[in-house]
Amino acid sequence: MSVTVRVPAKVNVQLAVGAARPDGFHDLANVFLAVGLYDEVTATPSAEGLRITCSGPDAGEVPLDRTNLAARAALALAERHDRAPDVHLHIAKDIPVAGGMAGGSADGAGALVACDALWGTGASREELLEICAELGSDVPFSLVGGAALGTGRGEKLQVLEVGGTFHWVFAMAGRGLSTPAVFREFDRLNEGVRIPEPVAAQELLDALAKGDAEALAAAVSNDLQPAALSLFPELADTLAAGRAAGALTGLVSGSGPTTAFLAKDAAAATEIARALLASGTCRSARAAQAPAPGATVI
Ligand SMILES: C[C@](O)(CO)[C@H](O)COP(=O)(O)OP(=O)(O)OC[C@H]1O[C@@H](n2ccc(N)nc2=O)[C@H](O)[C@@H]1O
Ligand SMILES: Nc1ncnc2c1ncn2[C@@H]1O[C@H](COP(=O)(O)OP(=O)(O)OP(=O)(O)O)[C@@H](O)[C@H]1O
Repeated sequence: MSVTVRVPAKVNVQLAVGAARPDGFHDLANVFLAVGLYDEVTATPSAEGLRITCSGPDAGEVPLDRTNLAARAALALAERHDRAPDVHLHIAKDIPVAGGMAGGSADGAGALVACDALWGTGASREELLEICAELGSDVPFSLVGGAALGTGRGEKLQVLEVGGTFHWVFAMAGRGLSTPAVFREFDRLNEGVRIPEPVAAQELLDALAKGDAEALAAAVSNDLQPAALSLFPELADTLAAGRAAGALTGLVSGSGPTTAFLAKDAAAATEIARALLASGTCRSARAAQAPAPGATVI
């Protein structure tokens, strides 16, 4: 008996970042959109305690010890329900590692849902969301999917309406970026600057609700983009190549270094992906549609 859960990647269509808080985190107005690139987490009973394996092109970069977010999710659920974490979790990884698309967070949410189903824990949605928030700021959204506004450090979610399908292209970079390092660079670049309270832009929420790609393109923003570009200047070339290929807009996805391009339709997305790859400014380029559903047992 085994349970497989499919979990989407995310792009942040708005990432407004406030000043650093005393606990080191930053308050956000984080508009998440789940996109159709997925990891799959399979949970199978194990006689040898908790075991993690991973497959896929980036598998070598994924830790297989108890620091893996999937392992931490299984341990957290087992502890709360007073049972042994005797489970083999296999991660079939398609989301880029350290790419700013919440790959590790997806695996945490996926493992939680898979273990809950395998063990018959019967945890409520509230309890699952509470464990997700303990695991990381992006993990609750990986569970929920669709589109949502995240406030606090991004973990307090309000579901958003999406009125159509958006066509995206993602350009994967040759190396990763560390999320804490990008937030530290944000702090360094903003030293001495008064940072306003982060708020979601109404035009952006309206564009999502209408399913209007051009209006969404005009409204996207990412306050971490200057910090990501400062640490990884070559990303400017990737952004220029995607825009030259006809993207409505291009931006860094979350803390980067994946770059995201919005296309007017599926045919334009295919052409942008082809042109990005041919430009030599990225490792790979993939088209994906949004919104995608959250963690789902398949
Ligand atoms: C950049 C985003 O991906 C946008 O969705 C998220 O804000 C990051 O979410 P995440 O990877 O789940 O991050 P966490 O594991 O919670 O935190 C990693 C580190 O990122 C920084 N961090 C994260 C979230 C936040 N609101 N403020 C922060 O300053 C902190 O240094 C923290 O130690
Ligand atoms: N299941 C996992 N998959 C990938 N990385 C993991 C996982 N668990 C822990 N990690 C560690 O977390 C680091 C960041 O990986 P991840 O792929 O989650 O980054 P990210 O997509 O940039 O995250 P986010 O967009 O949420 O900031 C990796 O370098 C790795 O050391």
